[in-house]
Amino acid sequence: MKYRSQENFTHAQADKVGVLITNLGTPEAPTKQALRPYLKQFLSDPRVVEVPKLIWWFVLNGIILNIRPKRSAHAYSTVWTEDGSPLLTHTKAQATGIASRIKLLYGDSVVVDFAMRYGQPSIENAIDSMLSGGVRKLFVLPLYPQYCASTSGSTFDAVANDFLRRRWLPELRFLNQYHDEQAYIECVAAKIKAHWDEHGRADKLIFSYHGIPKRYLVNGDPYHCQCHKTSRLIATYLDLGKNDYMTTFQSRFGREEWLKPYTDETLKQLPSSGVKSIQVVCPGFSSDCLETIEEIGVENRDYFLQAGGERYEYIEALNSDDNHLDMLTSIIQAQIGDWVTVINKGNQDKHNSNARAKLLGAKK
Ligand SMILES: C=CC1=C(C)c2cc3[nH]c(cc4nc(cc5[nH]c(cc1n2)c(C)c5CCC(=O)O)C(CCC(=O)O)=C4C)c(C)c3C=C
Ligand SMILES: [Fe+2]
Ligand SMILES: [Fe+2]
Repeated sequence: MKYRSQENFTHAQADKVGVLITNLGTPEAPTKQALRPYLKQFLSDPRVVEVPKLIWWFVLNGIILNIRPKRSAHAYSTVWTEDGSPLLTHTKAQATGIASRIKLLYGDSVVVDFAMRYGQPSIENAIDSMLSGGVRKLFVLPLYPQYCASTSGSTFDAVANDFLRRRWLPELRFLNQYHDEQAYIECVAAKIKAHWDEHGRADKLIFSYHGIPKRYLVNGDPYHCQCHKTSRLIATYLDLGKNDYMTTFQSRFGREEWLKPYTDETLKQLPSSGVKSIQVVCPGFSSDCLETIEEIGVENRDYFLQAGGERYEYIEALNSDDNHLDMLTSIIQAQIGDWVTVINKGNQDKHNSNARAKLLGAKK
């Protein structure tokens, strides 16, 4: 049979709404053996590497997969915890926190789950179990605040590919970005403000985002503009002047030009222009992961201090902060509100006013 049918279907099954939270994915273990299949799946995605298929097949299989797994495994081993990869642990905790908020609002009529674009738990398995549980309306929320074809676009591909093989499709909503959503801006600003309250300010605040090849911007990807807009809105919210902050791009891969200015080069150069203390925040990462903990927390710190910098602080990602989960729950409410009946209006009012009060409290 070409199309998969719905298993265990009974007419008595109640229709449900599904909320699928996704992130990039991470290897199963910090080892060369585990990195190889992860990197192979990730770097074979044409949304991530836009190079003619045949050429890329030889480069990937002949060179990259023979060198990179060992190097990446070493980097991952420095951030790995007892619970596994930080990205997986944070995403799991976010899904659990959001699920309990959603349950208070809507009871059992909404199912919340999470999945990864590459590796496990897969998007396909999550959709499978949601549909078997009676989900007929599905909202997919990739935890990428800024749209990029390589991330949000690719997540849509994974959902669409899964649907290609199914007979009974659910109704679908997909959020492709929330880079200028007021509640998101306020959350990141509150995180920075809390850091200032504890540690004081620095000469400059650096907003560092994951880079992409410059070619993708030239070909029309809105990612670069959305990163700059996020920085500008947070800076405005915090009353920062033009010289108080900078937007940079990290995590280059390969030899071609990526979005500039590069985070590492900027940090190596800043001390010579008189900037001796900096704070780095990464608003594009909803969870701390290899790229923030190791690359920003360790590698770039060394560059800055070795170049004559005196004080370097990394401001953590929003992870499972209450503010963050409240904000994501509000985004979900806005998307599924007309799909599902609020079972407890009191809880909804409480959720909205609590979330707002926490953020406003953080501003002053
Ligand atoms: C070929 C290149 C890559 C593009 C384009 C790219 C875009 C991109 N990535 C993220 C978010 C994350 N990337 C992470 C790791 C990571 N990224 C690449 C390559 C590209 N990313 C590689 C090869 C890796 C693996 C690590 C390594 O070997 O260096 C992660 C962390 C995952 C983890 O397990 O902790 C995240 C998150 C965004 C947002 C983005 C485009 C906007
Ligand atoms: Fe990446
Ligand atoms: Fe990196």
